[in-house]
Amino acid sequence: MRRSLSILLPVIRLFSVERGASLGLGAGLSALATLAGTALLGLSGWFITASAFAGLTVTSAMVFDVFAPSAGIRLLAIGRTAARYGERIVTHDATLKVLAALRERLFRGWAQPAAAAAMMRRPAKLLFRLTNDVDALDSLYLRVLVPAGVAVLAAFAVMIALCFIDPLFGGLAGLWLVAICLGLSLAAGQFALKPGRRRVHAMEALRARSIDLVAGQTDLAMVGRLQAQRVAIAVADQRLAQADDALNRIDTAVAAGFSLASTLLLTATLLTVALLAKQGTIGTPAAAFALLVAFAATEPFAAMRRGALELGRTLLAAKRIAPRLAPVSAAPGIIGPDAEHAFQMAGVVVGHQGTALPVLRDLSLSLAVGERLAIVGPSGVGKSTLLALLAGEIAATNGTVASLPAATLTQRSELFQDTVRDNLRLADPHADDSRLRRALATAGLLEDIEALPRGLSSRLGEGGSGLSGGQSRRLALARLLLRDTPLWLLDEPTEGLDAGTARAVLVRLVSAAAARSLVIATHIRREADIADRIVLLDGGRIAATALRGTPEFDMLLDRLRPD
Ligand SMILES: Nc1ncnc2c1ncn2[C@@H]1O[C@H](COP(=O)(O)OP(=O)(O)OP(=O)(O)O)[C@@H](O)[C@H]1O
Repeated sequence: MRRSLSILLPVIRLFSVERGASLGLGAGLSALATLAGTALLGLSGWFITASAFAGLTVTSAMVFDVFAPSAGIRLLAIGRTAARYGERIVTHDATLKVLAALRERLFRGWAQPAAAAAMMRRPAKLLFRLTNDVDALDSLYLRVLVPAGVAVLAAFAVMIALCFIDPLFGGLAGLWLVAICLGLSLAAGQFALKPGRRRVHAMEALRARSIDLVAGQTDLAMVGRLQAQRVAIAVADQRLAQADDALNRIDTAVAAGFSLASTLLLTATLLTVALLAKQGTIGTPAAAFALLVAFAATEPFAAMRRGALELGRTLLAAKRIAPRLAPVSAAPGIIGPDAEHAFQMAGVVVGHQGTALPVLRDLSLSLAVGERLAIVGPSGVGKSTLLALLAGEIAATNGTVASLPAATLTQRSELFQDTVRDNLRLADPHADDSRLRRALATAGLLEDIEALPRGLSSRLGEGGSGLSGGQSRRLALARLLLRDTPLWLLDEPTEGLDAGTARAVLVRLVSAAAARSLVIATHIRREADIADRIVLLDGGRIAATALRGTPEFDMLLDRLRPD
């Protein structure tokens, strides 16, 4: 119990910081609606019985005040409806806003160097955090905290109401409600923890495996794993069904428990009020009032049932999300360089997870504003790693990095299942079609796109399928051209293009870059040839540097792959 609370505490804290007032108001309205409902039932019972008795003789009918109780009934009915309506609006609005704030915090956490890259290695996990886990947290407030608070308050109110009939009976009824009904809910939560967690794991496995089957059909068929994948899906599905079965059993048992608790309370109330009425301590209308109040008393506790059953899912979600709730420090991994430089790095050591040795070791390098730098070196030496470091995608384990904001063209042309226009607009959501066309023309792709029947509105398939490798590359390059950052990082920008197209693209790229600083990681001579300086990496360090116009520059160019 204490462990569960400590897991939930950071989430509850976030709820109260983000929307504490609205959530408190929502809980208050919910309590008002429940109390008004119970009071309405009690007062109606009293009124119907009292007016029936009053009608037995003309004298009593004449003196019986029908107006005050019927006005009370109307007030309670309208109050209950208004409170319920207000509660729905306030609580749902506040919950959705809290969840939105939570998603924003998660995004900020993942935007930290290395964190995003680590999550992208397991995209299904990322998806579940953002969807299932965040959604699961709405039950914490709507189905656990509010119903529990309201139920305890309602038990207290019922106790006071019944105390007017008989103090001892009222006290016992209040105790019974809290002990049995709260106890039942807590027991349900405890029993449902394990199956609830198992259900989440089974659901995630089922989704991830189904997506793998659909998205990786060809690969699975090629390696003869289609049948195995189908079996894996069936296993996950079976686990899900088992967890559902366990949860349904608990649900049925708790529903039966509530029903029994309610019936016992009602029976005890009936016997007590019958005895009191016989003794003449209370009248029949008061007896009807007590009976109906007792009848409504367990209802607020029944609302906790769903929250209790979902507790396992909620706790798991809170546990997985809580570490990301700490406010992200405003200082990013990369700070600004001095006014003359586009980037400055000193004594940098960078490694990747799972690699024994660092890729870059004690590397010091800087780039003047407006300078074009080519990074060359054998495959796997760390050229892309250097670009990722400058882009802030990974963090250095040692040393300092200071860089201007940069846009990167990575080796993978990251395109999405969307129109050409929207793929481009990722770089600048406000760019109009003429700006997009200019970028496409610079990247040498405008003619190809205009030849498509729907032009910029043509839809690409998953991962940008529908374009050739060279076209995808140029579309990714056009997108980079739309990024108005002072530093462009290009990883083999014309790889996969024929020599003629590549040269033309490079000429236009240099002119579009204007005064921007460029870093080009490359194996190809034509790409390094647009640089002012070439740096050769080897063994994680700089092995040679050459300025344009020197024989060393030409020697380094000669070592590269010709067009
Ligand atoms: N995400 C990663 N996780 C683990 N290791 C990685 C990762 N990315 C790169 N590496 C490793 O780091 C080293 C440097 O890789 P990097 O991609 O930076 O080299 P590169 O010089 O750009 O190579 P290429 O010329 O083939 O593109 C390689 O040994 C590579 O296997």
